[in-house]
Amino acid sequence: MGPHCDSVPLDFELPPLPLMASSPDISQVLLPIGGLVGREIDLDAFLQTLMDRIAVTMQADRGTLWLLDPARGELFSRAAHLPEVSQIRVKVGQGVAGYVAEHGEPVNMPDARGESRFFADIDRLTGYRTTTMLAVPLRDTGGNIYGVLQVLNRRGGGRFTDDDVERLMTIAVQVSQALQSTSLYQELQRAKAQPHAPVGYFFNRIIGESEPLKVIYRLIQKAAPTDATVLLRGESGCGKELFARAVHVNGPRRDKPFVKVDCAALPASLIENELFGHEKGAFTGADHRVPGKFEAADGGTVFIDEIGELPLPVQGKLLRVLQDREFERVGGTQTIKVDVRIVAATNRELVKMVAEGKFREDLYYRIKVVELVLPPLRERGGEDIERLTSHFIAASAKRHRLPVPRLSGVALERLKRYRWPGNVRELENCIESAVVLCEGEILEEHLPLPKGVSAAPAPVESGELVTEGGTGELLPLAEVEKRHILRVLDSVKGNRTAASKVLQIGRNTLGRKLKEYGIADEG
Ligand SMILES: Nc1ncnc2c1ncn2[C@@H]1O[C@H](COP(=O)(O)OP(=O)(O)OP(=O)(O)O)[C@@H](O)[C@H]1O
Repeated sequence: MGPHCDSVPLDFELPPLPLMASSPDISQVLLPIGGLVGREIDLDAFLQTLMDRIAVTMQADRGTLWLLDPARGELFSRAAHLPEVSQIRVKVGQGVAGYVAEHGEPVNMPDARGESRFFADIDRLTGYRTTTMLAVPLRDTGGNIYGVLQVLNRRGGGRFTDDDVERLMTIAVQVSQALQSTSLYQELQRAKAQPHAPVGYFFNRIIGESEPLKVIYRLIQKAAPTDATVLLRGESGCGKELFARAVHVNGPRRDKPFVKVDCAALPASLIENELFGHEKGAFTGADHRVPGKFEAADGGTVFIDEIGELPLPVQGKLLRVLQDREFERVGGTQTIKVDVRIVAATNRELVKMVAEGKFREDLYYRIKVVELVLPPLRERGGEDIERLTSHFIAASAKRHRLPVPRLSGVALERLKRYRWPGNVRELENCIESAVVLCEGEILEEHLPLPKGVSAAPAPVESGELVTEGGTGELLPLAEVEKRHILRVLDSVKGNRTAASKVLQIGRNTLGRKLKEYGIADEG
């Protein structure tokens, strides 16, 4: 699971498990689940908790939930202890889970070594060693099999007993009821109606259920399975990279690399090298041939962040990649062919840049085949802010090994009213700081937000106008911004990460602005 999924948001905090001896009480595990599903916030976190609970109840080392992708006749794993991208797929009929999905009967495998149905490739893929396994089918209310519930390696040695089989069957009935009210099940049903749509979309690291976000999810579901170039637009910190990854992992290239190139973080002179690599001797100090990101991503996706920063000559080279899927390394003559999908992001007005001659028009039209405009956080409504807040509270508490604090009603209201110019990144930083500073409860005073925040645009703090020292001349906004940024950077001794936190803008945005001011990049 991704980094966001290894923690359970506040709302999912389950009552502590009773210590279980030989006969665990299933109701203790599953009763709380029904109530949780209706409030599904982060499905991955929910499934992870569910599977952890089942593993503990069954005295197993781990549990896996397999779901059936009817379009492909495959099972795909959810909530296994695996990184998100390494989702495993097996054909129906393949391995123990595949057998259970095909025949609809439980399998109790006492020893992996003597079991012909055991599919050892999965262990090879995960590096895990399976000894014993118990798997039962998941059926919906119509009796149709839509998945398999599986537990591995009974604790304390020995095989799973007949009682265990009964117990897991009972659990499967309850899990099935619970899952049928989740979006995951609805997705499986939709896939049945449209047999060519792949299922198993991963949006669960992305938190948010508001309407503007649902529009984006739908567009990604349509665009991801194709090879279309996607342009993500949106303010800094609103999740462009997260959505770019969603495009990748929901498409056919999901098992291939996702390679990011951040144009704002690189000096213009290095961007070409970074993307296309160079030949030995291409420039002083180029003593080896170095492949670029396009070669590294072959078969996968290249995510070009802050594409508006791309120098004009490199724009031409990128256009050729988009048109003909080929390029030459810097200093090279050999034409290299690549098979990559391109996803780009920007928080600049590319149309304006085209009008100003700073961005090639032909490239602009090539990259915006599918254009996704991500909503700023303030347009996503209070409920999304609340969901994200719960998630970040739990994640920060875990990261800093602190107890999960409560959030006061007044503090929550304040968070909902604030305008979030730095979007989700700003909220994330704000919550992390509050979690570290509070004692048990996050109160309004712990939130590092400007005072007097209201639904209206942030008020000017003091009545004074910013003027040119000495002359009293009023300064243009850009100049005020520049001076403020440089002052902040100075106060944190040039540390850009710290400065971007204080300024509540993305590090990329800061890098871009500094570049505009003619300040060279670090390192
Ligand atoms: N919907 C979301 N759910 C959970 N986390 C989110 C969401 N959106 C953004 N984040 C988190 O907010 C932070 C900023 O997101 P990200 O880097 O994707 O933004 P960005 O738009 O690419 O920013 P920039 O333009 O400054 O590069 C990351 O830590 C990301 O994980």
